[in-house]
Amino acid sequence: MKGVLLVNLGSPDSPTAKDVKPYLDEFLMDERVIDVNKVWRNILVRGIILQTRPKKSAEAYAKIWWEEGSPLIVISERFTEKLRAQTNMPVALGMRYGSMTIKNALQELADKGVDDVLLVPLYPHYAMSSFETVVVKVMEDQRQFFPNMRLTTLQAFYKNPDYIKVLSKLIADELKDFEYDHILFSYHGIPERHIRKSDPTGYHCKIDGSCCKVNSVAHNTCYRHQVYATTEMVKKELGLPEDKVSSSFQSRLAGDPWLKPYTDYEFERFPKEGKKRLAVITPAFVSDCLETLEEIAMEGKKQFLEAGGTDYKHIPCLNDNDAWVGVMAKWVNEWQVTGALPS
Ligand SMILES: C=CC1=C(C)c2cc3[nH]c(cc4nc(cc5[nH]c(cc1n2)c(C)c5CCC(=O)O)C(CCC(=O)O)=C4C)c(C)c3C=C
Ligand SMILES: [Fe+2]
Ligand SMILES: [Fe+2]
Repeated sequence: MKGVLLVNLGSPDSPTAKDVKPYLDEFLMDERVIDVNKVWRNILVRGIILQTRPKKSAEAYAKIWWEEGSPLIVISERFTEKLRAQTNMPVALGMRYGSMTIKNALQELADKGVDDVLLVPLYPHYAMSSFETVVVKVMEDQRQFFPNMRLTTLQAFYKNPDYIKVLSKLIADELKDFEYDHILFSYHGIPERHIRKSDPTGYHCKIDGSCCKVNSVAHNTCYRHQVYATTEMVKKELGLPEDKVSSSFQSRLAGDPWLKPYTDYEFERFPKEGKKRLAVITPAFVSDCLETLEEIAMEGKKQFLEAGGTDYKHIPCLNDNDAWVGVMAKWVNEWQVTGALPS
C-alpha cells in the first residue's frame, strides 16, 4: 500500500535551555550542517557553540512559542491533518531533529500496512543542510528498520508552476492593503562552501551571480540558483517591477562567508536609499518558525524601523493555506494513481 511521509526540520520540546541544548546538539552535529571533520565539529559545537547558544536560542523560542507548542511543529501538524482529509492514503509527519523522529513516522506508516512511501521533504529548495540530510536520514532508517519498504522522493519544488501560483497568490493577497517601496525575498542562508560542495560538475558554481543564470546540471542541487529562480518566477507571475524586488539571506552563523547579501544589512541599507515601506517574504520555509517569527517579524522589523524605515510587513509562510494543501494533495494523489511526480 502507498503512503506519504512529510518531513520538516523539527524544534526543541520546549523553549528552555535544557530542551534546546540536546536539540541543537543533534542539529549542529549533523555532518551536512556543520560540515567539518568530526573532531573539529565536536570542538566547535560542543566546546564552543553549545556553551552559550542554548540560553540565547531558548529566549528567542520563548518569544514565539504558542500554547500548543512550537509554531513549526503545530503548523506542520495542521498541514498534515488537512492533507489527510484530501487523500485516501496514510500520511505521517516526522522531523529531522528532535523527538518527533523519522523512525516513528515510518513505523506509523508501516503499522497501517504501507510498504511504498513517497517522501516529501518540506523544503522548496535543495540544500545539503536541509533537503539532502532529510533524504539521507530517511534512507538510513528505511534500510535499517524497514528493509522491505520502497522509497520515492518528491524533488525540490522551487519552480513548480502550482507552487509558484499559490505562493504568488498569497503574496498578492497580503499586499492588497500594504503600499510598499520594496519587497524583499529573504531566504535562509548557507555557507558559500556548501554551494561548491553540492556542485556535481566541480566547477560550475562560482557564486559570482553569473553561474546561476547559465544552464547547468549543477542547478539541480544549487540552493543559490533555486532561490533566485523562485524570486524571478514570482516576480513574473505577479508582474512586479524589477527595481522593487530583491533577494537576500538570513540566519547566518559566525565564521565562514555565507551567501550574500545578508538580510540584516539590507534592513539597514533600504531606508537610506528611500525604501522606507518594506514587505518581507520568507519562501525558504513552508511553515513559520523561529527564523521567520522572531528573526524577521520581530527583530527584523525593529532593525528596519530603527534604521529609518516607516512601514514593515512580514508576509507569513504558506503554512496550512488551503490552496497550498490542495497543491500538495494534487501531487501526492497523482503519484498514488499514476506513479508520476510533478516536475
Ligand atoms: C530552509 C532551510 C534551512 C536551511 C538550508 C538551514 C541551514 C542551516 N541552519 C543552521 C543553523 C540553525 N538553524 C536554526 C533554525 C532553523 N533553520 C531552519 C531551516 C533551515 N536551516 C528552520 C526552519 C529553523 C527553525 C526551527 C524552529 O524550531 O522553528 C537554528 C536554531 C535556532 C538558533 O539557535 O538560531 C540553528 C542553529 C545552519 C548552520 C545551516 C547551514 C549550514
Ligand atoms: Fe537553519
Ligand atoms: Fe550558481
